Amino acid sequence: MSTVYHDTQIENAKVALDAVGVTYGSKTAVSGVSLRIPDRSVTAFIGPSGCGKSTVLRTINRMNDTIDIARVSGSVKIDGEEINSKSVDPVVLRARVGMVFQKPNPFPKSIYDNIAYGPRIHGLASGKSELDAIVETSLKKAGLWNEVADRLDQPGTSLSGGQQQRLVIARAIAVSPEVILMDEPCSALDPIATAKIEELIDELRENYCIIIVTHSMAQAARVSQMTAFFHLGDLVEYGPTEAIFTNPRDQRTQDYITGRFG
Ligand SMILES: Nc1ncnc2c1ncn2[C@@H]1O[C@H](COP(=O)(O)OP(=O)(O)OP(=O)(O)O)[C@@H](O)[C@H]1O
Repeated sequence: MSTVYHDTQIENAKVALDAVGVTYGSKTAVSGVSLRIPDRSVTAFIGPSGCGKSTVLRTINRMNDTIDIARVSGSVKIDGEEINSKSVDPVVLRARVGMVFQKPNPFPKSIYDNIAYGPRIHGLASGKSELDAIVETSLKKAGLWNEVADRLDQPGTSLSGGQQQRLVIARAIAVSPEVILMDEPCSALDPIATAKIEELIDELRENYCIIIVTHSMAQAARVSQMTAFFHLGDLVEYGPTEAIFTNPRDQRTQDYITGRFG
């Protein structure tokens, strides 16, 4: 089924998907997904449960490689470079394309080491003071520094759920990503922690390309500039968030945003 695009010129897309399909064993989860995702903005993936939002998100940092039965076809480019090519190291790719999951997943390490881990393995700091600076900057960018500056040696798991999610975002930031993928990052959080993460997403978009999967249409409307609506493994409609929510062109989008299904 062809996608309805609003009249949007996206020049120099940060992320470009062309005819992307994913199967799990003999089951096709998504097919024919083509999308141009702009830099320095938030793009929301919305749609009913099981429509393939997370599957498409995972094609952008090759997380489907970690699922034995998953097969990805089509092309995914970041800055024009094919990420599925054999010459791309998925570990390096996943530093460029960070990911935040539904449940905060700090490492069983101190707050400091949660952030320092990535820069250490990628050799991004030449000494202790440089590493300290990366840890501080990353925590500041994630809006967590003031809350943890005096307890960096305590376990990451000792923080509240919302703080843990900001810790995980700081961990992603610490390796200087270009793209940050967020798979329902607020679904385990209370409204206050959710509001903080949404504020943070709004700040981060100045510097990163952010793609967020969300079940909450209100959240998509609040945080994103572009929205892609998926249904039964198809990308149905893609365009500026305001246009998708006020003037959807496909009946399925209209039905979903007015709460008729999903
Ligand atoms: N690891 C997997 N193994 C087998 N099938 C999978 C796997 N992950 C997803 N699927 C299937 O692929 C389809 C799309 O799933 P996906 O999780 O991408 O949808 P979603 O829109 O993100 O759903 P939700 O909103 O419920 O998280 C579903 O039918 C799902 O059952």
